[in-house]
Amino acid sequence: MIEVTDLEKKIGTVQALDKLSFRADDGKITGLLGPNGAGKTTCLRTVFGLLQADSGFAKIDNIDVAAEPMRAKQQLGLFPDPCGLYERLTPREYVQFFAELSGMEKQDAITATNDVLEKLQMEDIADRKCQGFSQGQRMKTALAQAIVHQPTNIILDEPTRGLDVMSTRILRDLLLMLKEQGHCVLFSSHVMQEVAALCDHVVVMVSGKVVAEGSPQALCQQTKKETLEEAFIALIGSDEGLAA
Ligand SMILES: Nc1ncnc2c1ncn2[C@@H]1O[C@H](COP(=O)(O)OP(=O)(O)OP(=O)(O)O)[C@@H](O)[C@H]1O
Repeated sequence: MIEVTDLEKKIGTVQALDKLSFRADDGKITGLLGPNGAGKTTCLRTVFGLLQADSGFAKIDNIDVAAEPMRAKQQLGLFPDPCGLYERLTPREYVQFFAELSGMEKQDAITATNDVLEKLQMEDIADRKCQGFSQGQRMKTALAQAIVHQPTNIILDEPTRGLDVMSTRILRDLLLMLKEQGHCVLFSSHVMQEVAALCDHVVVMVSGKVVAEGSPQALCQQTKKETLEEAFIALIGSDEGLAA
C-alpha cells in the first residue's frame, strides 16, 4: 500500500505538491491523472525517495520513506525507462545484476531472476542480448528489473508514453497480472482510455492537489458525464493535458 499524506514540495517558485493526500491499495491499480505540470512526476519521485518533501509524508506498506528509505524501497519497484537497458547484457544478466544491487545474495538473486523471468513468460528471450529487442521485449525486461526483489508496490511514470499499440497491450496485461497477484500498482498517465480500462481507483490532481478521486465510474457519476475524458475535463475545468 502506498499512502501520501499532506505532501508539500516547492521547486523554485512553484508549489509542485500542495498538501497532496491519497492512498493506493494492494490488489488495485491506481491511476494518477492531471494536466501538464500538475505534480504527478514530483509525487512519484517523492514516493520513491528521489525527492525530499518539505512537509507531509509518504509511506510504503506503512514505512515512512523519509525516515527509513532503504526499508521502504525494498517494498517498492520503480519501472525504469525501457530505452535505458544495457544492450550488451541478456535479460537474465541484467535482472540478476539489479537483484544483487538491491542487496540479495548471489544464489537468492539467481533464484529470484529465474522466478521473475518465468512469471513474465520471458524464457524465450532470457538469454539473448537486449540489443535489437522490440519495444515489448524491452518493457518486459524493464518490468522484470523493477519487480525482481519482489516488491509489493510498483510505480510507473507514464509507462505507455511512446509505445505502439502492441507494446501498450503487453504492458496493460502485465499490470493486470501484477494486480491479480495482489500488488499495489500506481501509475501516472495522460491516456484516458488506458486509465478507464485499467484503473480501479483514479486520483485527479491539479496544481499539486487532489481535486477528485474514485473509480472511473464514480467520477463519471459525480460529474454526470458519460466518459472519463469528459469527467476529467469537467473536474479540471479544461482539456489541457489530455493525450491526443
Ligand atoms: N527541476 C525542476 N525545476 C523547476 N521546476 C520544476 C522542476 N521539476 C518540476 N518542476 C515544476 O513543478 C511542477 C510539477 O511538475 P511535474 O513534472 O511533477 O508535473 P507532471 O504532472 O508530471 O507534468 P507532466 O504531465 O507535464 O509530465 C511544474 O510546474 C514543473 O514545472
